[in-house]
Order: sequence, then C-alpha cells, then structure tokens
Amino acid sequence: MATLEDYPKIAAGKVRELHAIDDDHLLLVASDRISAYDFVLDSPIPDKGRILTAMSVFWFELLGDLVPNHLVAWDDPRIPAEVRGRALVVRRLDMLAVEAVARGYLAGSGTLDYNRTGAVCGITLPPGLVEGSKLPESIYTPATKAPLGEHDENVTFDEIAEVIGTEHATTVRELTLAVYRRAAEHAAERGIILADTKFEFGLLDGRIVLGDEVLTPDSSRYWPLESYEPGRAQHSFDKQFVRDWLTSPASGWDRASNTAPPPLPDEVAQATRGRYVQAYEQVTGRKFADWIG
Ligand SMILES: N#Cc1c(N)ncnc1-c1cnn(Cc2cccc(F)c2)c1
Repeated sequence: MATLEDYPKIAAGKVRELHAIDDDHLLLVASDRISAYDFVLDSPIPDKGRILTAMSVFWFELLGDLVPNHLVAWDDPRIPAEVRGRALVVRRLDMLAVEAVARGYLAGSGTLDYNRTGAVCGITLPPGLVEGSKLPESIYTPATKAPLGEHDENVTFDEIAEVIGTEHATTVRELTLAVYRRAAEHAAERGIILADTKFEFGLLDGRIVLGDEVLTPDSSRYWPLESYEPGRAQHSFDKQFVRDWLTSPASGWDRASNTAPPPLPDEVAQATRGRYVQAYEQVTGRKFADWIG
C-alpha cells in the first residue's frame, strides 16, 4: 500500500493538496481544514475532507452525461490509508487558465462589481438588484486565478478567449452553465440554493474535461432555501455557525483587526460537521455513514 510520502506534492490550496501518482494520474486530497473570513482556521472540522470528497463523487456521477470528468477512482489501492475517503485518483489534465464561475444569484464579488458598474464580467444586469437577488437567468462570470490568499479577478469572456482561445472559451462557458443549471435544479428540489459555483477544466487528448472538486460548499455557495431573503448576506449552509461564533463577543476576536481568529469551541466544530453531513445527505439522498474511510 502506498503512503502519501510516495507521491510528490505538486500543488496546495488553503484546504487541499494535489500529489503526483504517475505521469497520467494525480491524487486530489481534501483536508479537514476550513477557511473563514479569508483565514484558514486552526481548528479542523472532523470528516470535512471525506464529506466534501463524497459530494464531488456524487456530482461527477450525476453529471457524467453532460460533461466528461477527470475522476478515475475513490476506493483504490493507490490511495494511501491515511487519506482514504478524502482523496481521489484523477487523470492528469492540461489545465485551462480560467476559473469557470456560474452564478444564479448575486453575491460576493458579483454584488461588488454590479454595484460599481451595473454589470458582472461585462454582462449587464437589470437595475435594482441587491445582495442575494436571484438573477433573471444564470450567467457565466469567469475569473483569472489569483496567488494563494488573494481573490480571483473577475474578467470578461473576451479576456479569457484571449488566453485560451475562442473555441475553448466558448465550450467552457457552455459546459459551465449547463452543469451549474442542472446541479442548481437538483439542489433546489432538495431545499438547497446553489447560488454559484466555480469549476476548473483541462484538456485530455484534445477533449475538454471537468477537473478539480465539483459543487462542494468550498467551491460553491450553499444557502438553505428556508432562510433565503434577498437584500442581505445569506446564511451559509455550512459556515454560518463558524461565522456567527467568530463575530460574537464569545470569541474575543475583532475581524477588523486582521489578526488570526482563535480556535473554535468543540461544539462549533461538531455542529459544523453536522451541517456538512446534512448538506451531503440532503443533496445526494445517501447516508454519510455509508461512505468509505
Ligand atoms: N484537479 C485537477 C488537476 C488535474 N486533474 N490535472 C492537472 N492539474 C490539476 C490541477 C492543478 N491545480 N489544480 C487546482 C488544485 C486542486 C486541488 C488542490 C490544489 F492544491 C490545487 C488542479
């Protein structure tokens, strides 16, 4: 059985790593780390890596008829025991330099751009929209990847086409919207608003293939349908307990101080675990207890 040390690390994000298995395969590892307010917290969320990995596997399976993907295996002897259940064997792709974002609702940088310009990524939106507004139709709002810790930069379709070519830019836009719309419809039927999501695509033998994690609460905004109310920041399905505690007097933390947040109380970490489990079971109809690792 392999160990993680056998696989050279080739990339690292805030909460996940990418290792090389061989020339054609990578190991995509999700940690139990959680980020909030642009900080990676000291406190892990037990099972977060396994829950989000199980979610990606579900979505890859559900959406496999819309777009080919890089997933090879999730229960495989190449996966070291220490990361089993929170690591995927994936095909090595030639990644396209675009953060392929689809938005069905106005939030975050989308609201910021809209308030400044009336548009997002060059797409003019109707007047009168507010934070959390449902858009008349979902839109493609690509971004260029920023260095770790900085925010991606929203750009226009034409700017992406300059980098990856009009043909690939067009296919990526079509796939991003089709996959998001299908996923958002599935989630809405189960009481979860998938407000937006970010995909990464790559080339494999000339075909465009969906990579990375997909449609997890780390790559998407998950809002509980029952508390949806345009006009304010929406409750995060998964991160709201963490945000509420960190911004409460109980934490002793001052968000404006730009100092690292304190560790979470166990009950906040456990309650957050519960929200990830609930999101998984609500979206997939599967029991997390049945997942490996
Ligand atoms: N997925 C994927 C992938 C692939 N199948 N082939 C080649 N490259 C990538 C790849 C390169 N960077 N990233 C982002 C990323 C993801 C996860 C952890 C990280 F640290 C960084 C993805």
